[in-house]
Amino acid sequence: MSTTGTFVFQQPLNYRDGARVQPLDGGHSEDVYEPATGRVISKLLCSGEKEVDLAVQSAKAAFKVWSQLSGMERSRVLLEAARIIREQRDEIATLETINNGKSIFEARVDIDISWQCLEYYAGLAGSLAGEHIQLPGGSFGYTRREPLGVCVGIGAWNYPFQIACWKSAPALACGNAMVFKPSPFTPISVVRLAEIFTEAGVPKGLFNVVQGGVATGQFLCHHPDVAKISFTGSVPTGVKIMEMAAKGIKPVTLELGGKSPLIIFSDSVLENAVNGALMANFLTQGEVCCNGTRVFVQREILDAFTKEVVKRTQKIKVGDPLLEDTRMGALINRPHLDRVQGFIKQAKEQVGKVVWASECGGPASSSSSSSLCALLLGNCTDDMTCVKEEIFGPVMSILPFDTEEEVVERANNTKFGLAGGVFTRDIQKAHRVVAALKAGMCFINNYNISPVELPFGGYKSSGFGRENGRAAIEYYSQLKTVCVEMGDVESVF
Ligand SMILES: NC(=O)C1=CN([C@@H]2O[C@H](COP(=O)(O)OP(=O)(O)OC[C@H]3O[C@@H](n4cnc5c(N)ncnc54)[C@H](O)[C@@H]3O)[C@@H](O)[C@H]2O)C=CC1
Ligand SMILES: C[N+](C)(C)CCCC(=O)O
Repeated sequence: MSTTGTFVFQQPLNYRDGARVQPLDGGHSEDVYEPATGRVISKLLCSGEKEVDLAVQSAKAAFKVWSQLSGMERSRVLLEAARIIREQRDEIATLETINNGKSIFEARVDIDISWQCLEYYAGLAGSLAGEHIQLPGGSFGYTRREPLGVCVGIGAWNYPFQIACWKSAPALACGNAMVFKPSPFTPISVVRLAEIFTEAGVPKGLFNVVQGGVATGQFLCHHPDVAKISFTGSVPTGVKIMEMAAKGIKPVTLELGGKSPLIIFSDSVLENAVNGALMANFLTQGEVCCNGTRVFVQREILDAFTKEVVKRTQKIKVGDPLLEDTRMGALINRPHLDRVQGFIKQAKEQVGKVVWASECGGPASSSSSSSLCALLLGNCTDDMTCVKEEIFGPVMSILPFDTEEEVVERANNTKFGLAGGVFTRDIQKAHRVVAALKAGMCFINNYNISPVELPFGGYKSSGFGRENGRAAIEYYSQLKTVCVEMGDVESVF
């Protein structure tokens, strides 16, 4: 059995032209941590402008080859990559757990979703097509669905490998190349994905990885040979990405934060609703953008729901994320833990009553584990900070409500619009309520499952563009219209 505290990664973390490389310039180094122990497991060398340019040029060369292949040819390579990921599932999940802090149980699920995403887009690649349109006199037009070129992917730290797959799978299926920059907190697993793509047979340079933080991201976004930027991260960074993209007229996909509502009506199957609320709040220690952190519970079942959710939360096993029975590991790092604890402190002052909180975990010392137990806040009101701001930690706010009309209005009263959920046995009410929710990803009688066949993305400040499903194809391709004249040219001059 593996435990934390034993791994170090010494290989270079950039990937270019089919190999791991040290960056040519930049060179500013940052420590990479194992969240569960606070140990330094690697050194990250941030890429400078020259390295970013080399990565983009190498991707551009690979794009020339890859974009000429048929969809079926690309499909075969992507299927092989999916197969290798499936084969190496446990090893990749272990890397993810060590570098992110989430439980190994969950990391394996993330890796499964990752290879499923590649399989799904491999399946679509062969059927990407334009249309034929008849015009007068035997003339006609047709459309070609063409790739964009070199796409940039910039990722957050909560689902490092999965985010890279959600971006690269549709990008590559459409015939693009990609340069990916993971979060500097979680640089490890994405390099493995780059190696797998090479092993599967993509042209060298088709998927390159540059490591670094803000400056490296900016070099990527400003690069004139980059055709598109797909970003997952916070709202303030999303704004900056859009500004940079605007300068180069580059399309963007923005997957940003959220503060999603989960509405539990009194006619729900209570056990399902409780399970749904746990799924909506405590995956990856609560560091999930689409979490349903505002749990609205109809007053008739408030006590029964609260009692049950407390009981279940108390049983969550928090600890060493590499142990098989652990279900909640460590938050990403000490500053983030401090931030989450700041929200909790403020919430305790504002709410007056914490329904249940354990003081277990917590940082043993400043350099060690960032574990925190799940926390439930009852008696919450809409004006509290913990109800308005994204905490990105294991904190569920419970808000009583009385009527459908009232709850829909309160649920929508937020700048975010990533997700939402409804639990009820009344099918008309379920569909009526999700239709009224201003959110891109809605769940009825479940929460936070991730079928890759379904488009995922936000409304309002949670961003735009979609990942997964057929919809993502629109965001990684462009339409060329060809108008064909079969007769003589009549000029108006
Ligand atoms: N909607 C979605 O799918 C998801 C959204 N998120 C959101 O992400 C946030 C947490 O992730 P963080 O990594 O802390 O977000 P962040 O916005 O700080 O960083 C995200 C990425 O952007 C890069 N970056 C930062 N500043 C940049 C700049 N000026 N130019 C170019 N790149 C830059 C970072 O190095 C990192 O790779 C939360 O708000 C969460 O809600 C996280 C996961 C999924
Ligand atoms: C996989 N899922 C649905 C739990 C979260 C995906 C969005 C994210 O990256 O936070």
